[in-house]
Amino acid sequence: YNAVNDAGSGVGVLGDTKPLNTYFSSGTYYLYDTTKAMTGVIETRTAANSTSLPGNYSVDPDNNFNATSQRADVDAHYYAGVVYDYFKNTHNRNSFDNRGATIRSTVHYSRNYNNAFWNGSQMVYGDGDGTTFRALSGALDVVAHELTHAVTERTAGLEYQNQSGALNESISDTFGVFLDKKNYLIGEDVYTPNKPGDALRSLSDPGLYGQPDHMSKYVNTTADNGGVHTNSGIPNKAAYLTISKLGTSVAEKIYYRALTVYLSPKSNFKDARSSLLAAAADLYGSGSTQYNAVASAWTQVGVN
Ligand SMILES: O=C(NO)[C@]12CC[C@H](CC1)C2
Ligand SMILES: [Ca+2]
Ligand SMILES: [Zn+2]
Repeated sequence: YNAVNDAGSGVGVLGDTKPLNTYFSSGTYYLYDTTKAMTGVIETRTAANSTSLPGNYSVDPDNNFNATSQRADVDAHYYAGVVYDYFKNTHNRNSFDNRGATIRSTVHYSRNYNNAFWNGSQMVYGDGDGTTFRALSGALDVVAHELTHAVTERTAGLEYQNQSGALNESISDTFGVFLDKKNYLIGEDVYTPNKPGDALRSLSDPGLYGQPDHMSKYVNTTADNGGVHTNSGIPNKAAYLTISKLGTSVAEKIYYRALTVYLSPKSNFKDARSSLLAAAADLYGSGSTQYNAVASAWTQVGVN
């Protein structure tokens, strides 16, 4: 007797309890959520500290995923659902492919692994080493960041190098802020667990964490695919200026339309400015308050 079970519960990375959509089969509960799309599901698996993907389903005998070893699994599953709901409810997008693709996440990847990534097919999260990071699925902005890489890959296809790559990174950080509205920081919930108040990146003040916030400070380098995690500070600052002026509900419509209608694989920062202006013009009119706010933001970061 197979049953969809939304009476599951779990304890996340930060020790918080949350409801889980699970699947019951032959006496076992699975992190397998069929309550979302009519087609795909949201499934969470564990690599059990190996590097073999996708790993086995995360399971529990009583539908209460409250073991310490299950915390990363709980948050990967729960936050994937939150991000699915966001793209469906806010942008009418059904999963990253807009056709209800299954969202698959694997946690406990490798050992002391201080990273998370979308590998072209699925989400992968490390546990962190407990000093630089704790389990990376414990942050909604990180999960949103990674799943937005999947959306970008299926839409604009921004090449992951130089300016288009920094834009790719910035789009992921920007949607991270659209989901995790409590601040303009990225990674703060899982970064340096023993050091309160810091973050991986700041959109409001990229310089706080060594990123440029103006075109005049663009870093020419071959490292990190042309500094994609460094130069993203420039479009990130423009995003902060736009969101703080227009609010999330207006800004996210402009960004989503730019991403899905105007941006393309080789788009650079100037193309981002024109794509966002075109989207703002479509939605609110050329010369509108919204349009002018976007123009002002990009002028302030030196992209005209
Ligand atoms: O920026 C990133 N990936 O492109 C990060 C690095 C640490 C968090 C998980 C993945 C954000
Ligand atoms: Ca955040
Ligand atoms: Zn990224």
